[in-house]
Amino acid sequence: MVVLMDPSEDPEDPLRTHRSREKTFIFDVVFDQHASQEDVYLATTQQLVEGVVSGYNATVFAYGPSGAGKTHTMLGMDTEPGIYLQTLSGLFQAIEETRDSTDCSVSMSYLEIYNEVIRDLLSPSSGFLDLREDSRGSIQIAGITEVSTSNAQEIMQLLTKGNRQRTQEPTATNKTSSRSHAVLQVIVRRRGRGAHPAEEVRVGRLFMVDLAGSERASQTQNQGKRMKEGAHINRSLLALGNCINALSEKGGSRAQYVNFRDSKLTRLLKDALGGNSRTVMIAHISPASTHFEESRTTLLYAYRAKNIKTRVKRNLLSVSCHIAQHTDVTSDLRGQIQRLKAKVERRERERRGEPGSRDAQGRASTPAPPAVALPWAHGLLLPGGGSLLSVPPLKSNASSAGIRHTHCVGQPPPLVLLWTISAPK
Ligand SMILES: Nc1ncnc2c1ncn2[C@@H]1O[C@H](COP(=O)(O)OP(=O)(O)OP(=O)(O)O)[C@@H](O)[C@H]1O
Repeated sequence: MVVLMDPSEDPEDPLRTHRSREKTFIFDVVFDQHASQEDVYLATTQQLVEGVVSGYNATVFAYGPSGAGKTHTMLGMDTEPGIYLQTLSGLFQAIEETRDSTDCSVSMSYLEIYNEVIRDLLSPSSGFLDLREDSRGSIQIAGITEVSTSNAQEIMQLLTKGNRQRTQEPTATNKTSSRSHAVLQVIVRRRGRGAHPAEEVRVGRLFMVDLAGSERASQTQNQGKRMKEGAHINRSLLALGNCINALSEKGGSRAQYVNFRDSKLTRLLKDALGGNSRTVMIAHISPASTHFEESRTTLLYAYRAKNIKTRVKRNLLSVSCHIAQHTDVTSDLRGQIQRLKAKVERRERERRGEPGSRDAQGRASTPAPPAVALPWAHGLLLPGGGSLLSVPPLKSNASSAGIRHTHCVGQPPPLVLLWTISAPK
């Protein structure tokens, strides 16, 4: 339980006793100033790990005003690592426990949304990236770098590298303020061992999001570029808040349309907020009285987010459909080989001068020649395989002419062959 007391309230004032702005909020867990990073991990994200390895989507995001401790919770410090490292360690440990029966591969990507554009933090030179919806309605980031990894330390090294590219600037409220939303995506693909064609791959996606902090321009004293960044940050967080409001009313009497398309952040978090994902929201507030308004709005959004229901389902990618495609291709190729073999055989027979030879289906491929051939055109097959063909001048409808049959007249075969071509009518 969190009790938010209004610092401007005077308990002695009898006129305001019934107009108190004091508010009580109840959450699944609340951490005070004594909670360690491990306490936060164990009570929040640890429960998501098992699901991701089993093919479910999960999201954990840090929300709250600037300077309230979001980056501290997610990234932490070397001595006190945050959610990222602890979750990744838990994930690789869970994968290790399934090693005997399954094969797992893990890949990651890291991006930031800065001023409403998406940048790949692992490959900043690749420009701005686009969000696309795939055939199953889940959001994909087109062209993002996906790096395969085999342990948590490797991901952390990539994260540190990516964080150097992340937009961070000092503001009046936080000297290392994150000016962008950072999204770490980890994908776990797990496949059972064995060559059964109906085998399935389980694909679990884990998003870990460190949001930029909501801010009041007056408090941050931002101007120029910082102010523009602040406006973009607030706009996307407002869109997030609107989605949370609309989703929390869903199914209720005040149900509203949920506009995910209002910002890149809400489009990216669409599944996390109202779709196929198990989601944990870690809201941050400052105990400072000067932060009363921010704390109030943060607690309100977090409280409403509790009402949101997501519908999780395991992501199964059927390998059998790929195998079916391969089987089709293989049988096509087999048929083609058969036809080519028959053709080669036929040619061989023809070369040896075996008239009336039959193809693989038993059809007569070279009908027996007439007793007396009346050649209209003739050619000479050379020993090297080439041929010389002499054709009398053709009439205009010569295209209807075609090779009818071939027969050997010379001695010794197969050096000389006479080609008989029907004359154009
Ligand atoms: N629980 C905590 N224990 C110790 N230090 C903390 C804690 N929470 C935050 N801090 C410190 O407070 C400062 C601000 O925190 P942090 O940068 O995490 O805030 P933030 O919410 O990410 O801010 P912004 O939105 O501006 O990026 C940092 O120096 C951080 O180390």
